[in-house]
Amino acid sequence: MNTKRNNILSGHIVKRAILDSFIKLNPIAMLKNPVMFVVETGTFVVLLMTLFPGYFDAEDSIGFNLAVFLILLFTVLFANFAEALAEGRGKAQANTLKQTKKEIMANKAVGDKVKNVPSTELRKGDIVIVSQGEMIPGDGEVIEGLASVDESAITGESAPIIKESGGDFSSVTGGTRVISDRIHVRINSDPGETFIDRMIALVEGAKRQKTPNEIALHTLLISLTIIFLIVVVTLRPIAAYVGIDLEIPVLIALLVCLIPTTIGGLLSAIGIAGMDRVTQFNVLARSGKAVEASGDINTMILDKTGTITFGNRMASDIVTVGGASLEETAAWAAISSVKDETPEGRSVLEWMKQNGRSYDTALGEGGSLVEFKAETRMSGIDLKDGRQVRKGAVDAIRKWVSAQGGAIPDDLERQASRIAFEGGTPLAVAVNQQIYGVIYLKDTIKPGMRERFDQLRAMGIKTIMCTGDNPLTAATIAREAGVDDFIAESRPEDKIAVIRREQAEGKLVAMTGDGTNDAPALAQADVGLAMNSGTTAAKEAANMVDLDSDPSKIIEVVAIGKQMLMTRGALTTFSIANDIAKYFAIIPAMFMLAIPEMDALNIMKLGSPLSAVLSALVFNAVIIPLLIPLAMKGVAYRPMNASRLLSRNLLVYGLGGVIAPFIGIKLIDLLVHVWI
Ligand SMILES: Nc1ncnc2c1ncn2[C@@H]1O[C@H](COP(=O)(O)OP(=O)(O)OP(=O)(O)O)[C@@H](O)[C@H]1O
Ligand SMILES: [K+]
Ligand SMILES: [Mg+2]
Repeated sequence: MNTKRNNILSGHIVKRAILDSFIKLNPIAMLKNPVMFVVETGTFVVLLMTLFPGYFDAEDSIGFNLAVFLILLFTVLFANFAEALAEGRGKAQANTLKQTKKEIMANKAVGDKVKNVPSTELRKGDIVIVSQGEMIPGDGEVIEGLASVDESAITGESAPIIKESGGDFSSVTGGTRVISDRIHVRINSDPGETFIDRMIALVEGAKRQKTPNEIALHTLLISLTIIFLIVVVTLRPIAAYVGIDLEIPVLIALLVCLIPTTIGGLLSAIGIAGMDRVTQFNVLARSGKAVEASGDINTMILDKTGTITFGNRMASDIVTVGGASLEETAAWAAISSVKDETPEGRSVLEWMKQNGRSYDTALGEGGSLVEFKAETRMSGIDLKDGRQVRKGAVDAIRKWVSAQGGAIPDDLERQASRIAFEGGTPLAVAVNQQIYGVIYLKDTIKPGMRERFDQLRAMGIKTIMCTGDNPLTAATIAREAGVDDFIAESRPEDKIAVIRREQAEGKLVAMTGDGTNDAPALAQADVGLAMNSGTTAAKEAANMVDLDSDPSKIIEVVAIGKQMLMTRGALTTFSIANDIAKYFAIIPAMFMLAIPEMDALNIMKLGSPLSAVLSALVFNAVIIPLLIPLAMKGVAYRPMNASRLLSRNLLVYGLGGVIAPFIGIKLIDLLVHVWI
């Protein structure tokens, strides 16, 4: 999806939203927004009274009733417009996506032949062959080969990405293009269930479900509406009892002013815009619930390599231990890496080249690879002659060597600690029972990490770095980056344990990951952000996917979630405060209409009772479109703790909400009073 979507409020979207505002008047659709449904019902009643005044004994007030009808109609239209506008961007985006979904011809492998079939005929499990220049016909996993793929159609990022079989970079997305080489892909989604399909459904908001917080707020709004409905309905007989005749349109105006129309009109726009803001960050959220949960996060689990650091850990030095020669130590380091395809492994060979060192390549090539695993924290090669060559985390190698009865060189600890103290990762190199030396892997902390963690702390979020690395390295990086806590030598299952522990304390937990072994933890976390470059398993388990595959983006996602919750809170406060203030305009006016002597109640010194009612109603209507930009953009967000935030918001939006109507209604009254 193209990130360049700044033409948000293009004329086209606005036009479409205006049209939709009328379509949304359909009362059945309106039922999902009870506050506005009440307003619409009132509008209809006043319309009847305007059209058939004789029937209602309302000939004298046709003009006034017509004005009330129009203002009420606009109140509903404005609310519809807010929602339609928020939906508009998603719809426009969905159209663009649909265009990328053109039918593609696929080379399907059938036995040892290749058949040309349209992509719509592909099913889960089919194997397709995609060559240079061709589009990948469906979502799947590379099972053979390596290719660079242009994913700009979905990520907006033009730099090609290497996709290869096995490991964490094997998943491909339909609609992206192979720009070099050739891959075999096993399709893993049926038509209509692809990534692009899901993305379209998502941005269209077709399946938008109310989030838990939204539901709670809805209940509150409905309760307030019912209470005010009862108040207003009982007001008439009570007034009649003391001889005051309250007009129905005035009572409807009162009701509409009292019920929370501002937030009722903007609520769904806030939710949609929040989702949209996440999408603009190139993050796909499975549901609004996920976005909202990210706003309530208390704990964030981050891994070190690739999230806090750049993750391109490079061999920068090799030191010897136990009196081994540098010659042989470097050679064994290289041999252990000949078949290790991880960046760490490749960097060892690169170091050899740059330092002009050679080793017995054939010896390594002849052996069989012992792949790096997060569980063993080692990698290496089993040579044909039976010797086992390993490199890996120092404690893992130490255990491995001890288990074979080997001795641990005295200077191993010192060398490893020195590297770890500097924030580097020491990898010990061993052959059978002998440890030869240590590889110094250097990694750099991403710039600005400390500021980000400071912000998170200010938001009241605890950060825990979980790393497979040793405690010393972990401590150094944790200190330099400014995370609150760290867990070293953690295996994948340890991450789940940390998440469960936090959740047991009633906390909401976020985490990022990309590997298949991250999948369980991603599923366990309340907010799991998977990298688009990651494995299918990780993406399926997570409730968000980052198209740019930037693990540190979880920080932004949480900020967006917080902003969405705050916007909703702020506008609710504003709306309710507002309604209270309207009391002072409309109640005195209502009684003054019946008993002119009650002029003393007119504390706002409004022109006339009728103009007071209309002014309050106009204010009530126009505040909705005036607040649309705020609802869509979100309130200005500064990280601070929850209670300070609450008091600040109460001050700004609560007090602001009380004062605004006094000024607004007074100004409108000055204008309206010219006519009546
Ligand atoms: N290619 C490799 N060969 C041998 N050992 C490795 C290799 N890559 C990493 N290690 C060792 O295994 C440990 C665990 O690696 P892993 O990638 O699981 O975690 P990590 O990258 O250190 O931490 P994080 O969880 O923050 O990504 C590393 O700290 C390192 O000591
Ligand atoms: K209102
Ligand atoms: Mg790692």
